[in-house]
Amino acid sequence: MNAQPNYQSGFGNEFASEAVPGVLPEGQNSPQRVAHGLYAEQLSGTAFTAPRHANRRSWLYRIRPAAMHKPFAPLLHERFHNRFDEAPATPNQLRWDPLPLPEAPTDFVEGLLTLAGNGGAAEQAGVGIHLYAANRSMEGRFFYDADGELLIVPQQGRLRLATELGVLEVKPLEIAVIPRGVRFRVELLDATARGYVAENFGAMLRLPDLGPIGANSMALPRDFLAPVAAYEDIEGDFKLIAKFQGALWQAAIDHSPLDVVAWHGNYAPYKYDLTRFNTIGSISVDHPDPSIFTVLTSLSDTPGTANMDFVIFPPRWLVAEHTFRPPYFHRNVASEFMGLIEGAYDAKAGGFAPGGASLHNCMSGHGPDAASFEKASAADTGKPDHIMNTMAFMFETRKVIRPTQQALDAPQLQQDYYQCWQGIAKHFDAGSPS
Ligand SMILES: O=C(O)Cc1cc(O)ccc1O
Ligand SMILES: [Fe+2]
Repeated sequence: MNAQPNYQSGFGNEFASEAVPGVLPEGQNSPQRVAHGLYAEQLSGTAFTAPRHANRRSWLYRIRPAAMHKPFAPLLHERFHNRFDEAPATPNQLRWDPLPLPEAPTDFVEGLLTLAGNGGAAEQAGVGIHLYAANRSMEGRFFYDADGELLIVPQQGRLRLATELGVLEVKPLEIAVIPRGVRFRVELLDATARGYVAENFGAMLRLPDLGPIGANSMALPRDFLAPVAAYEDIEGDFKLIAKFQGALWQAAIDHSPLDVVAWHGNYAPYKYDLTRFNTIGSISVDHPDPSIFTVLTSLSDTPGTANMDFVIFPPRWLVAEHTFRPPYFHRNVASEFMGLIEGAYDAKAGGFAPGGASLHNCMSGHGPDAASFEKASAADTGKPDHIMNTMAFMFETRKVIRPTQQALDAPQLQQDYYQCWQGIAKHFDAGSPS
C-alpha cells in the first residue's frame, strides 16, 4: 500500500518540489546540464504572452523528454468523444439514472461515457460532460487530454491519480483538476469507481471574484492542494493515450512518462475538498442565485458570462423568513447540467439519485417538483432548516448543452421526468384576499 501523498497548498501558486534534493536549478530554468542527468522541459498552459496574472507554466526536470515515444495511431473509443452535433439539442428537461458499474474489466479511460457538451477543442470554448464507471486501475497505460483540462468529480470510490507532477488521492466529496496536457494514470483505491468529468475546452478554471462578499468565503485558496514531485523510473511495453481534437490516439512508449524528478511553476494538477467550502446564503429573505456557490469558473470573452461554472450545493442552514427556501422555479439563459454526489437535492423529492444527472437547457422551465413545492410552501419559516448529508453540483455553461446520441438512447434516461411537474396544483383564486 502506498503511503498517503503529501501536498503543497494554494490555488495557482508558484510551487517548487524536488523528489531528489538539488535538482531544481538556481537562477535559471534551463541550464546547459541539469543535475543528475535530467532533461529540462517547459509545459505551457497559457500563451507565452498571457498577462502575468493569468500566465501558467511549469518547468519539469525529467528522466526523458515528453517527446520520446513512438508515433500515435487512432484509438477507437465509441463512448468517449466530443460529437455534440449528433442529435438535435432538445428543450426538454432531461434526467438520467446512475450508470451501472461495469462487469467486464474496465479502467478509467475505458469507462468514460460522453453524455453531453458544447463547443470543442478547435474553438477553445465549451465543455464536454462525461461520466466514468470503472472497476480496475489503468495498467501500463497513461493518458493526457490536449483538448481541455479535466475536472474529475468522484461520486463513488477513491482514486489515486498518478500524474507527471506527483500523486493526488481523491475520494467522493473531493474534486481533482488535471490540466490540459498533463499525463496521468488513474488507479482505483476501491473495487469500483464512478463519477463525473467536465472537460473544459475554454479558459482554465480559476477561483471566482468575490466582489462585495469581501476577501474571504466560498472556496479558500489555501484549501487547494497540488502534489509534490514523485517519479517513476520504469521501462516496459507501455501505451500513451492522447485525446486530441475530439478523438483518442495511442502511441507505444517504452518507459513511464511519469518520470519528473522535480518541477516548479504554477501549472499543476490540484485537488479540493468540497466540504471545506465556506457556504454563504441569505440571512433575511429570498433564495439567492446559486452563483454564491461557485467553486471554480472558466471565464469567457464576455465579462460575467462564464464558459463554465462549477457550482456546488453543500450542506447548509436555511433561515430566510417568509421565503420559499428551495431553488425557485426558473428559466435561465445559461444551461444547467447537474449531478449528485450524495444524499438528496432540496428541489427534488425523488428521482434524482446519487450518480444520476439532469439537464435543464437554455430557457427550459424547471425548478422544484410538485412534492418539494408543496412541502416548502407550507413549511414554518420561523425556524431554520438544516440541509444535511447532501452534495449536488452543477456544470453551468453559457452555450446550450447538447446531449449525445448515446445519452438520448441510454436506458438510464428517465422518459417520465416531466411528470414531476405535472402534479403542480392550480391555486389561483382572483377573489381571495391574498
Ligand atoms: O436546481 C437548479 O436548477 C439549480 C439552481 C439552484 C438554485 O439554488 C437556484 C437556481 C438554480 O437554477
Ligand atoms: Fe436552475
